[in-house]
Amino acid sequence: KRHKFWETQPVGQFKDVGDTSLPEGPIEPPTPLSEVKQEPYNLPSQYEWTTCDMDSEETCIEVYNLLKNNYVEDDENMFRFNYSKEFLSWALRPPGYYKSWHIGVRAKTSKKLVAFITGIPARIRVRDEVVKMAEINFLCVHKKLRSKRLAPVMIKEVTRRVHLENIWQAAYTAGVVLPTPISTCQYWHRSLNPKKLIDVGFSRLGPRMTMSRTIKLYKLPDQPVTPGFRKMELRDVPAVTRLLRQYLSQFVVSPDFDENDVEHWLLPTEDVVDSYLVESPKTHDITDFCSFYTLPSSILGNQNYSILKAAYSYYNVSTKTPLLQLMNDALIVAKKKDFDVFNALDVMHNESFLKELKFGPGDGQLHYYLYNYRTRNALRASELGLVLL
Ligand SMILES: COc1cccc(CC(=N)NC(=O)c2cccnc2OC2CCNCC2)c1
Repeated sequence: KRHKFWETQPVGQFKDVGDTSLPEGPIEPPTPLSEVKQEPYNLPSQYEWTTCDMDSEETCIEVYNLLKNNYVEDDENMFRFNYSKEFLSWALRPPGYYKSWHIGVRAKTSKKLVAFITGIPARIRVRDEVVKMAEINFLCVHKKLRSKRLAPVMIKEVTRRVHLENIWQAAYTAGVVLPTPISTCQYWHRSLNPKKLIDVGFSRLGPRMTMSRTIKLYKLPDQPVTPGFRKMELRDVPAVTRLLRQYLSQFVVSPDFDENDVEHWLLPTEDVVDSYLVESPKTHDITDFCSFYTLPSSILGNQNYSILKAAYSYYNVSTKTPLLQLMNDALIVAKKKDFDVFNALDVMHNESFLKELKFGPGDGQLHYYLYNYRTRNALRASELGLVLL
């Protein structure tokens, strides 16, 4: 398939797949900052660049509404991600973030926000190399402006602004195949509210299954079963950081989190991210950790419901409690918090619990990409220790 834009970019090209003579690492060297384009790329004349100040409630609302009405839908166009304002503010303002990487496009006359793309700084380890990268996310062009080739110029502009901060690599995911995935994951769903999921068309009643039998199949205990299972608190940040760094070191690609990162990304934030840990009642050591983020979806065209409450598996660490039991406790607390479904990718060790905890395979895949960084070969999903929002 012709990728007119991506064939011009420093990314693994399909023609190079399998060429083991190409070394793992950056594809192009950094450019001297004086040679980085100083002015923004040209937009079609009726549009202008804008930097979205996510500290401003008004701008957060504009970004929220653009994504709510124009961001990613499932393959059957029945659901659309509905990231909350609080989630977006959290997702875009981690330690060391750059306002200039929160990029919008406005119509010059109406000043309406019609497109968006973001980057946040992250230290990502690839095997033994820790690389400063930008995590690119929330690329969204208004439905009425599709096929105007706006996406390539937005990608070039965020790349330019990342280069200005002397960062030369990026990480991103997409539901579509572009040159060239470093890994491809399968997503899985665990029903928590099967009646609603069937009513809205997210799930279908199994063959030879009644509704009451289905409700019973997915029933969960009222409380977690693991002794010492509790919400994470600020005082746990040092221990959770140690536990997580040790656990993530086994994967080929993973974030290189420090305590500031852990405090931002994993301390519970209502309606944004939930995290729990197991504190051994005997030794008071922190032995296990699980977390999930809140990403509702709008339900497009259902009489009874308008929002699907979905939890997305984030980072989980098991050293004493079996991962199966830890994740079942995560399902129990997610159900208690009234989530309808718990989603997970088959990354890290997730494959070991998906089927047993009654996850069903989703109807799509999520591809992971690195910009200006070649990996020796494609990775198995289980070699990925990176979860993007
Ligand atoms: C249920 O509502 C949906 C609304 C829009 C799209 C999809 C399907 C889909 N594309 N799902 C995922 O990409 C996905 C499935 C499981 C776990 N994480 C995921 O994506 C995350 C990570 C990438 N950025 C979006 C959220 C579902």
